[in-house]
Amino acid sequence: MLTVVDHPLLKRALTTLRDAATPYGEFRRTLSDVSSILAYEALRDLPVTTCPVQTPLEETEGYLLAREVVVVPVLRAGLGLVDGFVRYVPEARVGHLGMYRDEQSHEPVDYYSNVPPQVRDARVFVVDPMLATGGSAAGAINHLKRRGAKDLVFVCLVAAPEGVARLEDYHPDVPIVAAALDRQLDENAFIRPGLGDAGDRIFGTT
Ligand SMILES: O=P(O)(O)OC[C@H]1O[C@H](OP(=O)(O)OP(=O)(O)O)[C@H](O)[C@@H]1O
Ligand SMILES: O=c1cc[nH]c(=O)[nH]1
Ligand SMILES: [Mg+2]
Repeated sequence: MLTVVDHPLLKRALTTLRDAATPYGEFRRTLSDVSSILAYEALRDLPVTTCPVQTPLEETEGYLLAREVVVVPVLRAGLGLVDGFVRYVPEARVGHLGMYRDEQSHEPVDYYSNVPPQVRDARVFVVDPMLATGGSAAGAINHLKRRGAKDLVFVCLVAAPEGVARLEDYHPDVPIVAAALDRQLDENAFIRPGLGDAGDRIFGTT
């Protein structure tokens, strides 16, 4: 299921990110803000347990997160969405999956994996700004399922209809949270209107 988060601050920030004139330092800072809004929404239905808490006046009921949180950015660009999750859940573990898209086939190539064993019991948030063909997201989720993950959410900034369809086809059990659903992919499998190459825009590598 796809959820497109609707918030005026998110809309404004996404406009800054789309703007080709936004320099990479501002792009990175704005993406960090956006990651907080997306994390807030994606964490919304995390289960809680009750616990006693002593206020200065009396004891009352408090809450603890009932599920461990693991965030898994798909390198490189996924790193730009980690901030918000670890800001709200400082104890979250962070796994890393390295993947780049082959320029000809547009299929993902794996080059790195370091995933904590706690993915088995945790809610796992796979984060990557761009869901284009869906190959990288589907591959990342395959990898995490092979490592025992059962409770996964995919969080992105911009999704293409083609990527949403592929992810829903391959992993119908994984909800998708996005800031925007764009029009289509172009002949280079770039998202239109999109924001260009997210990794290059975050890290200033163009
Ligand atoms: O849905 P897909 O068609 O698989 O495309 C999306 C992938 O492409 C981008 O990564 P890229 O390959 O540019 O690597 P980078 O993050 O290192 O720039 C993006 O961050 C996703 O991982
Ligand atoms: O539009 C796109 C598609 C894939 N990867 C990106 O960074 N941008
Ligand atoms: Mg890139």
